[in-house]
Amino acid sequence: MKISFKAIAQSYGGQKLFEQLDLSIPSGTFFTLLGPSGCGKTTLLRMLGGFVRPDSGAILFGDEDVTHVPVHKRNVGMVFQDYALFPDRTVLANVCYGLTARGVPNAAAQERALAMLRRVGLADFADRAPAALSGGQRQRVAMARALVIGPRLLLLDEPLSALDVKLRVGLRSMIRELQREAGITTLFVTHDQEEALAMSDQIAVMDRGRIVQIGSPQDIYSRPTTAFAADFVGGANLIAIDSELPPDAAGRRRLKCGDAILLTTSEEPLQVGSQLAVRTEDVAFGEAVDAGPGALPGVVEHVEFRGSTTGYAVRTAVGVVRLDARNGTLAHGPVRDERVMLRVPPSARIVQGT
Ligand SMILES: Nc1ncnc2c1ncn2[C@@H]1O[C@H](COP(=O)(O)OP(=O)(O)OP(=O)(O)O)[C@@H](O)[C@H]1O
Repeated sequence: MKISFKAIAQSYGGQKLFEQLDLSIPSGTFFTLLGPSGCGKTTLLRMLGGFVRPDSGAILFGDEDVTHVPVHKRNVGMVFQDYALFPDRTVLANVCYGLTARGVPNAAAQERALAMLRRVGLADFADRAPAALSGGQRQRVAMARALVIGPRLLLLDEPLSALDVKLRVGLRSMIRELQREAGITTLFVTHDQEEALAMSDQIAVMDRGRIVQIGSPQDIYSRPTTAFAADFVGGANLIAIDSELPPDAAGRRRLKCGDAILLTTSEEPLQVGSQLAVRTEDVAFGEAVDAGPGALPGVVEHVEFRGSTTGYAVRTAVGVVRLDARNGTLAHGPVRDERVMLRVPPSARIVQGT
């Protein structure tokens, strides 16, 4: 089922959070709202759940306007960061709850709940209290409880944030599998870019109540359109652009950035405040004789060994440029205070200010 936000406006204490916000979530997709704390993602999720009513605008489930439909009539499954399980009921009773509340007879409810618990690998824990489960197990119960009712829409509000890193990685593939099996439209809210990239069909990057870019994880990562998206998702060097020069013989655009001339294949127009965004893993060390378009001389300011990669911060005429080099690809990496020549590849993107 397709979900639409239409011209949503919302203010808190005279402060506008959303102004004419439009957003469509295609049917069956795993759709993520990604943004820093306070950008409004939880508020949008809560509007779909029916916990927050927008000041104006409409929310549509398919063609049905649900803006004024109460929570319990929306048939939405929800999973929260803090699990929100009933502590005084067994795991099985927790999963049965939504079914019996909808009038499914006890025996049938128990059968469906057990099948769902089996699916999440917790059938043997059916008679336990939630307190006797680990955080990851509780979150699997919460998923089972949300899905067993066959909801029209699944809402996931930072469901992995309270778990440690290893558990999170395991659970995110399980959540994705369950979502695919059910074919259910899902809205996932997170501030964790790695989680968003790993799990989503589509990501909407949010900044202060606005959606700044929507696309597949690959799109958002490889072709950010704003400095905010480039930096928030994956981290990027942002280099100020002074002016554009005529293209080189290969048709690549040449940009004057301080004393350097950098190349880009990006087709974005140059505007006031445009910057060149280049991923830290795309910058490389070149030879001193490489001076010319794409080259950026500098001095190594900081070296950080990180296991599979080493991070460098290099002071250049256009500011500090960070780069991540895979260990093993450099015979011996540069050291602090060494003069180096950086290569900025033409895959660098022109991005607009915020
Ligand atoms: N009921 C409310 N009353 C007053 N202000 C609110 C209310 N709900 C949200 N806000 C404000 O709206 C803004 C967006 O909040 P929201 O919880 O949607 O952000 P978020 O992106 O989900 O952040 P977080 O990741 O911290 O939850 C914040 O500045 C918040 O203080």
